[in-house]
Amino acid sequence: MDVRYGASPKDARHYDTTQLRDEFLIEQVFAPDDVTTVYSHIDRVITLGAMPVNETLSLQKNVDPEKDLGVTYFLERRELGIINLGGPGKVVADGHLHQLARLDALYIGKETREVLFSSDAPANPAKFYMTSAPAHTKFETKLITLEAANKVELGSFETSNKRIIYQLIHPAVLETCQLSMGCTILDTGCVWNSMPCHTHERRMEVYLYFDVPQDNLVFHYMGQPQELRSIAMLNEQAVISPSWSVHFGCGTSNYSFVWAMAGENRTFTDMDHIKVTDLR
Ligand SMILES: O=C[C@H](O)[C@@H](O)CC(=O)C(=O)O
Ligand SMILES: [Zn+2]
Repeated sequence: MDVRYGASPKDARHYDTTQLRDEFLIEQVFAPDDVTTVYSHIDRVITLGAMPVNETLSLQKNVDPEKDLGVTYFLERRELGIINLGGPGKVVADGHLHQLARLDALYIGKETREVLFSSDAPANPAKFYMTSAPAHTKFETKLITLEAANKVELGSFETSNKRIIYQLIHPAVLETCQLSMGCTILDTGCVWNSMPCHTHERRMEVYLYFDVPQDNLVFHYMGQPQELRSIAMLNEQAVISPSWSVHFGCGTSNYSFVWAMAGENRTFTDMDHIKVTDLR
């Protein structure tokens, strides 16, 4: 398992490009018939990607629960959020079948022993992007379709940041312990995400950029507001944002991203907003 440790902002400001990428970037989330797993010590959030093509894959494919998590199965003391970024697919949680179209989400509660993934058609494989956080209690497993998401429209064409935020795993939609998850879709010609930007010392966040057209990229900005660094990101790459870091980006085209948060609270609007002209 790929393990990332917490980083102090006092150290991170000295990182060169390679070290910045090694600490925070997840270069490959989806691999055919495999499950990628990255364990971050920041709020102990695990980021996973499952891409079943011809096989049925298990959440635990590359995890040894006893050695890696000190438990007997993955979700013994954890909850899981899933968003499907690929073709139609199935998630079977303790024998219950959930059908996920593209951009549908599934929340799986603590104490679910077995989670299996498969695609409806190998030619158009599902891509299950997932985040898991430690959980203290068991909440109901629930499918949230894109239509059922809480929708928030933000930004404008004038500032190149017109976008819709689909809050899928969010307090307005269902109960979870720590997890929030959703996706944000930028309008055609709009390139700035999460702008004006913010931090939230109370929560960490992971962004995964998707629908970045070929030969394009997103410059993801991180760091303390007066110590900005950028990471050049390709389609379907993810980046870990510590609580002290801003997280926003500018693409060479419009694109979408999944955001996932865990930490002290689930209050989406609990943000420390930063004046754009104060950034350095
Ligand atoms: O804390 C909230 C997260 O950073 C994102 O949900 C922000 C976002 O999707 C956006 O403004 O476009
Ligand atoms: Zn945020």
